[in-house]
Amino acid sequence: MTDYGRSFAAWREAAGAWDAYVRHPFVQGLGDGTLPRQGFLRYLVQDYRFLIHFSRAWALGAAKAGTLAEMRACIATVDALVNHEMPLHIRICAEAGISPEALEEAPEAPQNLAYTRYVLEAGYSGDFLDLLAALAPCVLGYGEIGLRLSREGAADSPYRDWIETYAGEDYQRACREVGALIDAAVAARLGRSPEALPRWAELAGRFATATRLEAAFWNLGLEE
Ligand SMILES: Cc1ncc(CO)c(N)n1
Repeated sequence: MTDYGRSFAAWREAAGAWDAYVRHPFVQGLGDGTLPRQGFLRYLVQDYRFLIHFSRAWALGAAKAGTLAEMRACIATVDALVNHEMPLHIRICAEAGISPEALEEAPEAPQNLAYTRYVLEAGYSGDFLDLLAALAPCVLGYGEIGLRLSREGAADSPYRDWIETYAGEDYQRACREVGALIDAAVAARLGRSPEALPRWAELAGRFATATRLEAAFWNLGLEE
């Protein structure tokens, strides 16, 4: 199993929709290669817009951070998203004839609006932990999916490029760092035994809601 820290392990276990997210039919289709290309591209165009808001949310994390170490971790994630993950989207879309301009102009789908604004709102109205709990399923779920599909997916899936981006060492290291950031941020604010606190249940609730929104996001790539 992937080890992205203790908070993630507990929140993941408590999130009812975790399997619906990481074993969604869209994900299975990426792994076995049966996902129609059009659906994948529809997802990718929306995901480009998603990543813009997601990067804003991590930048908000830098503003909400309590220490220089927390600030650095947030900024490293913004860098990974903006400079490493988004170029993949731009390249795959360009290869499929979708220009950077078309990516910029694509209207945002309701699932995308719901998810990204939920995460940003968690950061605006909550504190650093609220924001991290809402961000965690996105980062770490893709890490888990990437690793599983890399091992179990079809060797000739046309989505190998996508899979290996998330299974790759750069992304996996980022996941371990985010997991460690969350555990350290929780310990600094809630102490060594946070599980019994009402605050812990709130954070687990944020994680579970973001997980449901992730599962709904995949549907963008399946609807006609
Ligand atoms: C919807 C979504 N969640 C997570 C990631 C991983 O960064 C992504 N690219 N898109």
